[in-house]
Amino acid sequence: MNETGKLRIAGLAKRFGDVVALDGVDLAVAENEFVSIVGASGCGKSTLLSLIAGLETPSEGVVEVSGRPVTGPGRDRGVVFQQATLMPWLTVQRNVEFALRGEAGLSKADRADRAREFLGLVGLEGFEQAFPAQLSGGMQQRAALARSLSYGPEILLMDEPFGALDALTRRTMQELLLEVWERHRLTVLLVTHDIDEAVVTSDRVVVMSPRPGRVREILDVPIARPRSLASERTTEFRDLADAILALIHERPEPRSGGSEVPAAAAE
Ligand SMILES: Nc1ncnc2c1ncn2[C@@H]1O[C@H](COP(=O)(O)OP(=O)(O)OP(=O)(O)O)[C@@H](O)[C@H]1O
Repeated sequence: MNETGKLRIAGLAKRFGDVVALDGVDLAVAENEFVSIVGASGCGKSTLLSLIAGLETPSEGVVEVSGRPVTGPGRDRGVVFQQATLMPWLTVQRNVEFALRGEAGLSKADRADRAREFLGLVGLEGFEQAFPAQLSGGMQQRAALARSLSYGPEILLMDEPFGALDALTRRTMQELLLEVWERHRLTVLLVTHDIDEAVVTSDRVVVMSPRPGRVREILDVPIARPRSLASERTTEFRDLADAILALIHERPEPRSGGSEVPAAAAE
């Protein structure tokens, strides 16, 4: 695996009828890199993640994971959405075990052990036998994260994973994500509206321009790791977050023959 080889996106476009959601997106993500995607509402962030997850098909271009073209969903990619999408009729433990059913060479007992291990990692020990409805939103997201990590995906795709949580729980989950990443070092792509969340977690932040969605700029986050939410109080952090915010709200340069809508027109 070369340095830029975990995920490669080239010339990616996605149209929904007349709506050009993405146009000419190029992006390379290295193994164990944490990359966030930010941009105005409707700029195509979720569409980009869905294309990588294989839930949507590109109109043009390619998505490759470890050199293999993405043709549909697969266990090499774990996905965490804003809503936890746990099966309500199964306990938390069974939800994780269910996701492990396709793992070759894992006995029932192995699946149970693996589920307990990952539920422990996200701080859910003691809640294995709870049903999703008995858990808070934050705990449900912990379970969803455990489920996605349990089968060892090569890339973790997260679409506003903490967007539905209250501010305090959101902060706790950001700390958890930082800790998990420090311990497991996997490749993560995080879509978020929260600039501070993007900066504190990421090695690079991709700023997208509004419709049609394109990569406007990619910024390095030169803040030392391991990080904690306390990193957000530094001047270096605040300056970078301010620069990203300015980029999101700045009107993009029109391309010749382009049809950009001003950022303010995005809802
Ligand atoms: N299935 C679909 N059918 C038609 N249009 C779609 C579909 N999915 C997305 N779009 C359109 O594509 C554009 C990009 O949508 P997308 O949800 O990817 O943006 P986003 O940046 O994730 O937005 P938000 O930040 O509000 O979640 C929008 O104009 C949206 O209306």
